Amino acid sequence: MTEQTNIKVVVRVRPYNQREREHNQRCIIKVMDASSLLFDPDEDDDEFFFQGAKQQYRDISKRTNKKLTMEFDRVYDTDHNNENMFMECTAPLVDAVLDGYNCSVFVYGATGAGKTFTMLGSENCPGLTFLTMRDLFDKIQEQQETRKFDVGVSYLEVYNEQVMNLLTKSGPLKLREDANGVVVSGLVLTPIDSAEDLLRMLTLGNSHRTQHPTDANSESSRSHAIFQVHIRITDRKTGNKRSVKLSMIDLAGSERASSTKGLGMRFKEGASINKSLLALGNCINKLADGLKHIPYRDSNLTRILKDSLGGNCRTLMVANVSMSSLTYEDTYNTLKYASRAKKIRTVLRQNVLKSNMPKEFYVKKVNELMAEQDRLLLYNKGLEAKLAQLERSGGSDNGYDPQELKPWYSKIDAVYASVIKLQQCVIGIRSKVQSLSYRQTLKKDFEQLRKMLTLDQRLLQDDYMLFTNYLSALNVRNQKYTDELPRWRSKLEVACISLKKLKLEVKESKHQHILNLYISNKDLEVQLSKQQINSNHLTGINNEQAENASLLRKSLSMACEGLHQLYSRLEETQKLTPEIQSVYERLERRMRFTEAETATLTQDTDLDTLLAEQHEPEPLTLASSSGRKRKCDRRYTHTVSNSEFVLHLGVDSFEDTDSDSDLDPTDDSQQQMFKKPCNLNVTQVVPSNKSAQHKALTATVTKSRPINHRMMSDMLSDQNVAGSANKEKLKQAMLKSSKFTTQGLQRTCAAAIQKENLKYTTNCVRKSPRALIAKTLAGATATMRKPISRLAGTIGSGAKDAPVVRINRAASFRVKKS
Ligand SMILES: Nc1ncnc2c1ncn2[C@@H]1O[C@H](COP(=O)(O)OP(=O)(O)OP(=O)(O)O)[C@@H](O)[C@H]1O
Repeated sequence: MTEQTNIKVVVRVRPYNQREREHNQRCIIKVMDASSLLFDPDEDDDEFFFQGAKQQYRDISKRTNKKLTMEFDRVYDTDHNNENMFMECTAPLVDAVLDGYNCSVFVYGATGAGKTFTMLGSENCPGLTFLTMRDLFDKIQEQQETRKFDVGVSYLEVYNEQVMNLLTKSGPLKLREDANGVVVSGLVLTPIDSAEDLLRMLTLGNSHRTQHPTDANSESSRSHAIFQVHIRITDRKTGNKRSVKLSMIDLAGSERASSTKGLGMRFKEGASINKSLLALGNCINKLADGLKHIPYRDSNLTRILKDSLGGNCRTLMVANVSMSSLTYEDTYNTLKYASRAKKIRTVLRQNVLKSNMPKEFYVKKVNELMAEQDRLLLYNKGLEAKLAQLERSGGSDNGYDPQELKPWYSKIDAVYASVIKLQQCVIGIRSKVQSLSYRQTLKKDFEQLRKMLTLDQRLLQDDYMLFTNYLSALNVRNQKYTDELPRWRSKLEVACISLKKLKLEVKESKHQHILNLYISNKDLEVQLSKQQINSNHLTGINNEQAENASLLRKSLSMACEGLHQLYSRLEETQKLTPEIQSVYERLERRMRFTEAETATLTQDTDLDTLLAEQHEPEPLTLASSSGRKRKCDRRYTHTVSNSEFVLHLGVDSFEDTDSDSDLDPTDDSQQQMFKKPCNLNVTQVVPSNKSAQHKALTATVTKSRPINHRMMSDMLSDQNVAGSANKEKLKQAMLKSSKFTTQGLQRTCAAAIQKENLKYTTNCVRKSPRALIAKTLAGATATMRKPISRLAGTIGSGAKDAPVVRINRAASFRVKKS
């Protein structure tokens, strides 16, 4: 059972095309399981050689791979076809449409990523539109007796913000708003009676679509195509009418303008495409956040789709990507767009995993599964209680006769027992296959290392025999399970069909209310058992990994010890060659503590922030120095705690480590997080004239919160303040400032200084804090010693003989190079 959300996001990875195969490129997407992928994984084929032998580890001078694990509702690897996607993604939408929900399917991605292939397909492999429509017509036929359906279609194109009718090749059409929402002026629906009619319409419309060749695709679609089926459903019995809409939207390519090498018209085209995609993304994000105001009016695309997004509309977004590194940026952007669209996560999935995943992935999965299992158990208990209550009041209140229900219960129990058992077999077998393959991979990896190490050729051969025997035994077992799998799968399918039939019978029965509850309970049992197997599977893999890691750790530490002794001996006897020295140094470098490891700390910080956000909506009260209570909002509290963090660590905890250039400039939250000052990594002597100082001041001290944290941290650094007592005093003074604005800081510093020099009055501090600081510092007061005068330089002293030096920020900031 999945949590119901109206937006479902799936990713489809397409295989390499001719161009990609010809280039020296690598695979940047590894599909890990049915719902997650690893973007930019480590390269398997990244070779370097040691003493003529190929090593398994890659060159350390290379850029670190992102290795981002991303989760979606579903991830389709290259071996899935349109039919699979239809079954899982759009067939349920057809049912929803006939139940009265508007539904929309979007395909999103860079040019050539496979959007049109997914949506329209080819003659031999029809796309989602055709398959979905055929299913829709089949279901309409089935329901003709009870309901009447009037079906009409429209096929629109939004090109450069102009709306054209693809069926009549006319336009541009105007959009206007009336009581029913946004209406396309002059649009007449074309009635259709069959899926074949519809296919004809699609072909006609496609022939009118705006296409231009780009570098990435010779038949690139440069417009958004919106195919909509409008259905009016009339209940033959009651005469009730209802109108619904199914929209299939093939969006234009989302690539960066530079990648299409567009100039003139093409550039305008690209800009317009990006504008509307951005508007669509914003609408989807806001809907996912449950916000009230949705900016539909930002583009014609979102205006037309107003009633096909949000509300009671079910939305499916298919993000198409290529697995080739040639499309690295576009793929990354598409995945980010898709994951932002999917802020509300569904949790429950059937996972049988592929091997070679990072350990954290398994740990995370196990935790997720366990949490989900707890939730299901709780829900199950609730249902059981409800059922018991219904049964108790059965005879009297609800007219249920427990005797009549008993045979139903036995029947349901029997069918479910068989489903659960078969499910255990199928998932269990798949788990076994995966685990065995994984073990093989680990063993092979280890054997490689052993081969490199062993000197005695005979021993090596003997061991190799043992190893190959072991591998072939694993292979035999693996094959046995693989062969078994189809048989159990078909048994499970049969059991599922019986279950479906049983559910239909229950629907017809007079006890359907109570029986449906019972069935929900049983469904949960199925899910729970599935969770249990998945959880066991993941724990098994995790243990295997831990065992292997321990073996590797022990071996590596012995190897390091031996190597070190050898190196020292060679050095002493002056037999150390430059080659050996270089290899030793490379190994040392590889084993150094890396920035990637530091990044995991940053992730923890993110998590902590998230946890804090979950907890404290209410304003907190802090005691001010005068004993008065002061209300402050969460931001304030955050500021204080984080500044302390900065104080203790003396590092730039607010800096992003990696991908700032990839950040979406439209994402406010990101901007807040990562806004940083420019030109701060240089030490300069600033000219002492006032305007130049002012510039220095604006460059150094901006109003952004993180910068002020840093500023405060800098102010309190050992360079500036000697002695912990002084540091503490100044820190306390600064913390009293509710906002660390430039002026606020000047004032609080001035006040701190004044405290030590009583000849300055409060008024004097308030009126001219800068001059006061300058004067005080020029006088080199007893308590705040020389280093603090640097502070005056930073803040912009006007005093003649005050040294004017900006703090060297390079020491404490890591500024991203663009
Ligand atoms: N899953 C897939 N399997 C096999 N071939 C595919 C797949 N997806 C796409 N292709 C092929 O890749 C090429 C480009 O695909 P397609 O035209 O669908 O891209 P697109 O995203 O619609 O591009 P544009 O936005 O430029 O129209 C086509 O030749 C198509 O046949």
